[in-house]
Amino acid sequence: MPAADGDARTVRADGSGLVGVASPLLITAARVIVTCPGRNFVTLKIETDQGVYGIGDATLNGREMAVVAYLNDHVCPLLIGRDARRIEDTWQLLYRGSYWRRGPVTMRAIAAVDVALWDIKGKALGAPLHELLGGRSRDRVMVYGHANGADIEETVDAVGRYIDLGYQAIRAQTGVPGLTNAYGVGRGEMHYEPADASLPTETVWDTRRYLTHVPKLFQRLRDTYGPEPRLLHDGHHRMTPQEAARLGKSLEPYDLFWLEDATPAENQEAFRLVRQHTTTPLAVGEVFNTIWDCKDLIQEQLIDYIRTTIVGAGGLTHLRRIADFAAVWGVRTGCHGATDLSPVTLGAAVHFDAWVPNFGIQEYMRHTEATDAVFPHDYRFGAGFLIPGDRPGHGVDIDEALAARYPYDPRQLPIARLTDGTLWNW
Ligand SMILES: O=C(O)[C@@H](O)[C@@H](O)[C@H](O)[C@H](O)CO
Ligand SMILES: [Mg+2]
Repeated sequence: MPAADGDARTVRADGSGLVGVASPLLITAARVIVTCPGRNFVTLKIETDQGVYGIGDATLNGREMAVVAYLNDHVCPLLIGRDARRIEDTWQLLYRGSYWRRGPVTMRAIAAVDVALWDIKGKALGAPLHELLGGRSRDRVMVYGHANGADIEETVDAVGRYIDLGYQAIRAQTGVPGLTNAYGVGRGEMHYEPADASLPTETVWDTRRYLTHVPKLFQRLRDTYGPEPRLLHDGHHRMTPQEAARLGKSLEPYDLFWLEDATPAENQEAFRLVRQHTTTPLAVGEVFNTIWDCKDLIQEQLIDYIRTTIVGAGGLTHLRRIADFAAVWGVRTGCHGATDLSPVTLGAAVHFDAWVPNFGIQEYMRHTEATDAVFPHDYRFGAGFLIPGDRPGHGVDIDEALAARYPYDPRQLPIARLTDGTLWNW
């Protein structure tokens, strides 16, 4: 009697054919792969008894090996023998079951498992992730790139190059006179990798100079390119609430798409002061890892965009919850997408972005060719947008043989000190 179509026994190499999986899909292996094609990435690969596998990103820039140990010693042993179809139960097991909840290491480990299981489910059902989430709300996903320069002129030129590439939204960061390496001013055109040394590079910061300089940049950008381009800026946690309010107010004439991380958001209430003084849209969240980090910011409408990510906030399972909560309060998504989030996260994010009804924008810092070779993927860039593929799952894979050629290379993020030596927010 031939197996009925869709029966688990009719599994094909890519996992398709398991439509309406009737039988368990048992996890047989969960392996952590560390690779460094120019920068470090941590990937989890989960394999099942029917040949379907999935991969998830667990990269935590500058603290990668903490997540590797958490996965290898405390998570992977729990997964063997579990039914890969039970994504929610696995998420709850890893979140509630650890007792010690939240935090960037824990939530990145959970995210890697979660995304790998969603990838398996998509492959098993022969469906791309955006179909599993509820189908496309848009055919393409608007992205923004990073334009930067050592001074205003260089930054203005860099923004022009992104416009020529078809970007409709561009983040602009510029050097500050008197400061050597201001945040966001990378070395090179398309790739900005801040984790640049095995021990933290020390930088010097002076908010007062910065506050008087940044408005001049956006004045020049509007004078040069007019009102159309969507311009963004990242304050990178460096201002006090009062300083953030001052900058937001001074940037109002230049109609920014958003001012990001204007002030550290551990104290969510700090944004009440900023919000009182400026209508410049505010974005926060790349360092958050659960809904609890942003619940007040969202329900008090203290922000306009939530930047939490699939890798940083416990995977698709939890990010969906944050996005749905944000939608209740008119807050839109603006997922973080720097180069230290691997193509696995970007691939899953493009599916999420294609579905999420309260979509805002997706950050897109291009990965290097070496990284893209290690992580073949089917998302595509075109004229300022990313387009998700339709391969089952999230559409990203890992070339393990190539990955093995790039061993881990310890790197840390810089630190910042104020001119009087005070350790500050980088
Ligand atoms: O918005 C951004 O892209 C930045 O805040 C990041 O590049 C951040 O500096 C890095 O992800 C830190 O690893
Ligand atoms: Mg940022």
